[in-house]
Amino acid sequence: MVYQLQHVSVRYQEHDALQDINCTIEAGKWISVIGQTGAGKSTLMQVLKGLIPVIQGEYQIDHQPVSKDAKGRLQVRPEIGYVFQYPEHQLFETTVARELAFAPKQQRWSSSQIQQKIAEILPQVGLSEDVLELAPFQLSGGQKRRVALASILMMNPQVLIVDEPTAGLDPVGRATLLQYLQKWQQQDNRTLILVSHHLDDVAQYSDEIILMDQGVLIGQYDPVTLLIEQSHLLEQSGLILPESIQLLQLIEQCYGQKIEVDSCREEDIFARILPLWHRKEPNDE
Ligand SMILES: Nc1ncnc2c1ncn2[C@@H]1O[C@H](COP(=O)(O)OP(=O)(O)OP(=O)(O)O)[C@@H](O)[C@H]1O
Repeated sequence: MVYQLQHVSVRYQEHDALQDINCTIEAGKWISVIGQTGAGKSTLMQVLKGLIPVIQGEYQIDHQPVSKDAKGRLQVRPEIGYVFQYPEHQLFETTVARELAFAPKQQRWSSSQIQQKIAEILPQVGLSEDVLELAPFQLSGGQKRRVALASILMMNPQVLIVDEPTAGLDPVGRATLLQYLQKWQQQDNRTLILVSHHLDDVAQYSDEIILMDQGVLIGQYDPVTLLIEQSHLLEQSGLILPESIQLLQLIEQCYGQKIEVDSCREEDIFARILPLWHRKEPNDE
C-alpha cells in the first residue's frame, strides 16, 4: 500500500493546522513524525486515518483518491490501527480479557478465534496471561499502554500509528516498548508511524523521518541525512539533537576531522567515535 498526501491543508476554525502538505508513506517502513508541540503531527495522523477531512488537496491510497465525505473516509479506517497519545484513558472494560475481546466481538469473531489471537498478541507486547483477569486500573502505566496497544493489534492492522507511545515511561520501559513495536513492524512488511518528540527514539528505529514545524512539512529524510547532514533543520524547528550525535559533533570539532557515519543508532555512532578517541589526543597530529 502507498499512502500519499498531495497539497493537503487542514484548518480548525481560523487556524491553519496543516499547510500544503506533500508526503508519501510506503509499506514496510518505520516512519517517524517529529516536531515541536503544535507542529501538526497529530492532525497529520488523523488525516491519514481518515478521521478528519482535508479542506484542500488530495489524499490517495494506492493512487486512488479517498473520498472527502465521512462515509468515504470510513473505508480507510480498518486497515490503519491508531494508538492515541495516552491510550490508557480509553480502557473501559472491566477486565483486560474483555478489553482485548471488545473489537473482535463487534466483528463477530468466534470465542476460540479471540482466545487464539489474544495468546498470539500478548507476548508480542510483553504481557503475560496473568494480566487477563485483572481490571485495567490494577495495571501499571506501562502495562496499561501495552494493553491498549494489544487491543489495536488484535484487529491485524497492516499500518500502525502510535502517537507518543513512550510518554511517561522510564528509559527501560521506553526501550522495551519500542523494541516490541520494531519486532511487530518487521514481520510481514508492516508499516509503523511513530509520532514522537524524542529524537533519541527516532534516531534509533526509523527508516524515514518526517519533520513538521508550525503546520508545514519541512521534509522527509532518512535519519543520516536529517540528523547528521541537515541537523540545522532540527535546531531551526526547536528540536534538540540526540546526545550521541551532539558528542559526534563535539569530537569532530575537537579533532578537526569529519567522521563518516551510515547509521544514527547510538551504538553505531559510538563505534565510529571510539577508535578515533583511542588513537590520538585532540588536535595532536
Ligand atoms: N480540535 C481542534 N480545534 C482547534 N484547534 C486544534 C484542534 N486540534 C489541534 N488544534 C491546533 O492545531 C495545531 C496542531 O495541533 P496538533 O495536535 O496536530 O499538533 P501536534 O504536533 O500533534 O502537537 P503535540 O505534540 O502537542 O501533540 C495546534 O496549534 C493546535 O492547537
